[in-house]
Amino acid sequence: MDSIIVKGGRRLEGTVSTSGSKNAALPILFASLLADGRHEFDNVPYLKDIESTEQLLNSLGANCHREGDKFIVEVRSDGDHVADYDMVRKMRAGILCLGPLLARYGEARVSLPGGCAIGSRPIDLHIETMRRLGADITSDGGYVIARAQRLEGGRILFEKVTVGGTENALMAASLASGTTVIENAAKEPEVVDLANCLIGMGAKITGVGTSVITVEGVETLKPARHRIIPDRIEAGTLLLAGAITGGTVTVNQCVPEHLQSLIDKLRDADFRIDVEGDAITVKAAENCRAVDISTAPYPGFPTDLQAQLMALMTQAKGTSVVTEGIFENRFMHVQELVRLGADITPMTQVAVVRGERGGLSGAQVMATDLRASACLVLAGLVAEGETEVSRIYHLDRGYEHLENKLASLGADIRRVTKEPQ
Ligand SMILES: CC(=O)N[C@H]1[C@@H](OP(=O)(O)OP(=O)(O)OC[C@H]2O[C@@H](n3ccc(=O)[nH]c3=O)[C@H](O)[C@@H]2O)O[C@H](CO)[C@@H](O)[C@@H]1O
Ligand SMILES: C=C(OP(=O)(O)O)C(=O)O
Repeated sequence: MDSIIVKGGRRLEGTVSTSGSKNAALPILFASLLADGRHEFDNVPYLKDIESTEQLLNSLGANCHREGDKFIVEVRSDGDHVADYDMVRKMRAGILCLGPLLARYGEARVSLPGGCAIGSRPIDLHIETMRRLGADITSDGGYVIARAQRLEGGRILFEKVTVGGTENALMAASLASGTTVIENAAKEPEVVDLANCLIGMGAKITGVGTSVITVEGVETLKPARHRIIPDRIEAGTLLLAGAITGGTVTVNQCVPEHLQSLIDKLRDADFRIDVEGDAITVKAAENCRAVDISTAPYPGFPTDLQAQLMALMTQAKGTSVVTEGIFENRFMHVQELVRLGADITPMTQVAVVRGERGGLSGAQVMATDLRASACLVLAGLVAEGETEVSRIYHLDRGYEHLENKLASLGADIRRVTKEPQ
């Protein structure tokens, strides 16, 4: 099992590029199930979650492979419609095949994904969506079974904003008969990227990026040719890595507009942020000021950057209140930050961080989920001495060798593989 060992104390300096977005690539790869033929995607990141998606798509009868920079998905008309437990348990986003399989084959049997470290993560809104589109839904042996001769357009009003729910709705409604109106839809850039990919495949979608999306169903779609947007969460993590070390770091090949809430917070914390084209530069603050954050659906502050911003706040002057507004259990990193010497009081969905520059010292810590892993690596960059972050497989789900990108900016960081005992 791999760990990351980081020695704190080096200022990061330089320029680093952003990879393709995990959370855009996952639904887009599943959308390929909506049309037979050869789909071509660019900027698909090299991640564990992408490998898991590849395995799931292959198990459904598709053929995924890379040809140079391109990610190819070949879809056959006689594909399977059963998404196995062993495939879905590795990656919660596996539920995103429900809409495409049902719309395409009239039947989907998808394993229930179960909870995960950051919360229970129910899929009731995905299921309700398919019902609203006319599907008959049952469950059996840990699987959700959905059937419909042909889905029919309808009105879907989400009681809470759901990224995956909106994505499943978009994919299913694209091949339904008639018009679907999705209200209280998610506005995340990854939802917009999926919709743009579907539009390129021939779907009729309007209102993308607003909270009301309208989909006119079509009979068939054609294979996709699409470039995945840059990963705003990876870009934000790299900016926060620069910020926490008091260095000057430019993150390029990103979309600055997607990171406005983070840029605003960093400016409030007294960092200088310059934006030029597709690049954002963070420059050392004399003193990092404590800021409060509250995570919310886009364009609010992303929950996927909460843990990394908390690492920065351990170095700030003053007290910061961090409120997690999306998931009920996304403070697993707090106890590990405390092991490094941070002064944090966690309460239900609120954590109070009393920052102090240089207050951390290296220790062995354990990653519990993807962004918690990134948070601990960032904390290790400023902790005195050596920090070992174990269970780094969580990190590999969503970052393309983060340690290499940080090392290219001057971090003293390496990956070690330990034999299981
Ligand atoms: C692969 C992917 O894109 N993952 C992202 C996606 O996850 P995901 O799509 O799973 O997150 P959602 O937006 O659906 O979840 C938002 C909230 O709705 C709840 N909910 C969701 C579905 C449902 O059927 N019932 C229900 O109650 C969730 O438990 C959560 O409290 O958006 C999250 C919120 O921005 C991000 O943190 C994840 O990185
Ligand atoms: C929570 C995340 O992903 P997933 O929804 O795939 O678990 C994430 O990317 O931070």
